[in-house]
Amino acid sequence: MSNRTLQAIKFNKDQVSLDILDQLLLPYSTVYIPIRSIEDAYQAIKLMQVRGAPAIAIVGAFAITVETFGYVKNNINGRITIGQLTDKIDYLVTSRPTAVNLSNACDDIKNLLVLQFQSTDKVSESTFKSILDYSVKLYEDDLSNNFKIGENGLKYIIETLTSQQFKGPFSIMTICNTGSLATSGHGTALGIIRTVYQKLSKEAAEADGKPLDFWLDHVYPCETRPYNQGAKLTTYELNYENIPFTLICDNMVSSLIGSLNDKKKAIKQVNAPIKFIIAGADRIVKNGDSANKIGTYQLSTIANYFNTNKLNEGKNQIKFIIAAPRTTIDLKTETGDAIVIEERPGKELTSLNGPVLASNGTVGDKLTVGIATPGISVWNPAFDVTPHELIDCIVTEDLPILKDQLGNFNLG
Ligand SMILES: CSC[C@@H](O)[C@@H](O)C(=O)COP(=O)(O)O
Repeated sequence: MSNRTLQAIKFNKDQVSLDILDQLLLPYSTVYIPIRSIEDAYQAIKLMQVRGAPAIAIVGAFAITVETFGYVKNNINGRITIGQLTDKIDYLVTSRPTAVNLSNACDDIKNLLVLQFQSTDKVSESTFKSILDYSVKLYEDDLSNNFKIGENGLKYIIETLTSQQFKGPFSIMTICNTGSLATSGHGTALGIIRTVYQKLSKEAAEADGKPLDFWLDHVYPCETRPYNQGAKLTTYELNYENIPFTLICDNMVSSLIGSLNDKKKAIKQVNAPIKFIIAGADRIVKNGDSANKIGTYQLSTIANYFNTNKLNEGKNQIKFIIAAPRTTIDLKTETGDAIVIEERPGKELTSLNGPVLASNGTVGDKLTVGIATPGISVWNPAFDVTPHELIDCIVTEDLPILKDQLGNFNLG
């Protein structure tokens, strides 16, 4: 595996060029593909060569920048109207409907176009410059906000474990991929895991020379069927960062939590109970209901079941955390019922895609393998909505947000 990298998006400001890491080929091959237009971005987002709510918004914004630059460079800007560019932006938003980040970014850019429209109805060089500045800021803000999310998540975890008087090693479970590959870098849910591991692990304690009351021992990424972002991308990131982890299938969650809670049944000689399940979000609406990768709702119900059920005997409470930047918050939508859930082609469920792997580790041609009866009925929603009642904390760049005494999140 050569040229390993966690940089999903490469934007060259001087040349105004955009390349994205083709995430369909990870973790086996590291290949960047150029995005030269809004149409290229539409296709790459729809095919999921780039995915993750913040990353698709950033790629969308940079693609609009690149396309507008093309008009200026080829001297056709004066012939392209603001209305034509707006139509292309509206088309881009339809590539994937659930994540609000892309439509938020496109709305912001359209607002810049409305301002331009007051002086001319044609795309101008200053149109390009204002879109460029916006997109670069979107990227840079996302990166710095991810680090703040990491710190805020760490704070919440320390406060929670301290108030529970918890001692010893603990584990965190996560789903999908919410790391550097899904963002401008560091990540949201996986960003918290990174920050926690950097500051609250045995290794960190040894480097610091200070003993810890509790420490992150292990991470359990769920495979995340049907697209396997957990198996392919999150393991790639955890491996890259040397964070100890064990991959599990989505249907092993309850069994794993139960086994780790039962001190007699250590998993691989480690007995570090799951204390936190941390997921990202594609859209968090006003009441806190959160859309995220299909399977997230299931994790939240399992966490809550273990918390309220005798199985846990009141010990090892599992907090369910949603981590996301404020660009993922949609205050215009009141409840999760109104969130449009993208449905993906059934073939993503009925077949597996990947390269042929030789026993010596050589990566061969891509292959599609059928794993279901041909021609059957398939339901393949890409996301589900976790009701706010099942979420303990929403970690943003501003604060870890907790529910008030009435059980409501105040996200405004
Ligand atoms: C920081 S990424 C947050 C979410 O976008 C992530 O959890 C997720 O659900 C991604 O889904 P995907 O279908 O891979 O785009």
